[in-house]
Amino acid sequence: MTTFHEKDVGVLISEEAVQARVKELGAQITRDYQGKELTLVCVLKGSVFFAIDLARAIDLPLTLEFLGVSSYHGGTESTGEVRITTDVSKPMAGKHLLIIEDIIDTGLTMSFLLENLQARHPASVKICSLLEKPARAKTKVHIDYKGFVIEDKFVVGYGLDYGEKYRNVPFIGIWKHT
Ligand SMILES: O=P(O)(O)OC[C@H]1O[C@H](OP(=O)(O)OP(=O)(O)O)[C@H](O)[C@@H]1O
Ligand code: HPA
Repeated sequence: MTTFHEKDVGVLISEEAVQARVKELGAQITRDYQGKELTLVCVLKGSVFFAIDLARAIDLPLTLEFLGVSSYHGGTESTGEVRITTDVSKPMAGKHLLIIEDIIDTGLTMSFLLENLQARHPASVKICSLLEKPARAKTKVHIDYKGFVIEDKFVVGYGLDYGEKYRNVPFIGIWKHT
């Protein structure tokens, strides 16, 4: 059977490998945040698939917040200008925050987010990213929980888009046309 994305997207990391890694990260986060009130700050839109699967793999009474930022505006290159499109719904002061991202590429989005969230006086801020693409880093970001390190290719699927599409591809795929 053919799928809508077959001619555009090749498999980089299979659905099974993604799901297995998400479970490992969930177990690690469960151990590390014992006794703490954990808030997952899910960065819209790309991290939603990862964040929801990860939340289910964490055995703690966590809370979920959603923060929308955008800098790629549907293309394959960062504009370098990060904008908040939707803010979190509660004050972040005194909370243990874990920022959930699908990918850290240039690192510009995460640098912006760290600065923005730290200014709200949380108890702690850590970073969990499913993917890291170190070849394109423009600023160094320490990733506390990392799924996979990938090569310098534009990727789609499992939340990642090209032109707002392909987020619902169930694996991490390589966009064939760049
Ligand atoms: O490290 P960087 O080069 O800053 O890239 C990473 C960011 O780019 C993507 O978001 P995007 O701006 O495309 O918005 P989206 O999540 O709505 O797709 C991704 O979800 C990260 O938030
Ligand atoms: O490789 C990527 N794919 C989709 N969105 C992205 N945002 C930063 N890097 C990427």
